[in-house]
Amino acid sequence: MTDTLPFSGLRPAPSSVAPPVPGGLSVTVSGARLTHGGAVLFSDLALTLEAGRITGLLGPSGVGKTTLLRVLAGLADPEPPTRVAAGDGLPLAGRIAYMAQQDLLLPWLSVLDNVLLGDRLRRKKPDAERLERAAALLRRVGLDGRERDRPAALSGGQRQRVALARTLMEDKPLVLMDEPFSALDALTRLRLQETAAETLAGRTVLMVTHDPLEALRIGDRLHVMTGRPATIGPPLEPPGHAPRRVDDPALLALQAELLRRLAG
Ligand SMILES: Nc1ncnc2c1ncn2[C@@H]1O[C@H](COP(=O)(O)OP(=O)(O)OP(=O)(O)O)[C@@H](O)[C@H]1O
Repeated sequence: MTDTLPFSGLRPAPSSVAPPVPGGLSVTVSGARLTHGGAVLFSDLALTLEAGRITGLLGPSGVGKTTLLRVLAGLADPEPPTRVAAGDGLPLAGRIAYMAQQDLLLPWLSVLDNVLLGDRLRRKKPDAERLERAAALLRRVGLDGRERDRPAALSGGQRQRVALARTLMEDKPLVLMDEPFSALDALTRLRLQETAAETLAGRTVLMVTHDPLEALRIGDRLHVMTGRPATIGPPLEPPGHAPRRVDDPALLALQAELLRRLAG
């Protein structure tokens, strides 16, 4: 397909991108413990997601990043004394949008209906405003004109973009994303990072990624998870606001630091 997405990664960050809004939802995981077949994946693990900020989580393959994301989403079975708590003291159920590593698109639904899947699951017929929002999100991820296609007619990267649009459509205060841009070519990846940073501004986000530069472009606080049982290191906070320039020298220096931390 021809991509018409704007890309400003080599120009100053657009002024329309507001700094993260305080007052969102903070979330804390503490005392997290999980074992698989007797092997302790992590024990007494703690992570705080600051309100209205994008937290990036990096770490070697198999260290337990997805498992921790699933603990936050309420999809895993951690052991005591694991605690996941929202800053406002209310349950997290119903307030989470989760974008898994697999796109999980329903093959019998059109692209547009996949983006609107949350409404369908809530047995809510989307009104004109929801339909327009879904169409607008598909435009933003570069898939206008593909609304009526079935997922089977899309490439892996296009399917991942539909999954991203569906996640953004959910409009939840806590957004959990597991390698959301992994299937994309380099330029589309940079464009979609900008779309995500702009659309997610003010939300509390945990994004798992293997790409240090991606984490630095759109993350506000970056943690590295290493070891078995896994531990999570102190946050690294890149300066400025997302989406940051790819050629920012400060980012390149921090990239080296992240790689050092990943190497243990
Ligand atoms: N349901 C399961 N049963 C047994 N072991 C599991 C299960 N799910 C995950 N694991 C194991 O737990 C470990 C952590 O898996 P996880 O998917 O959380 O890692 P990850 O850091 O997200 O890896 P990647 O970067 O490759 O996605 C791996 O060794 C994996 O094999």
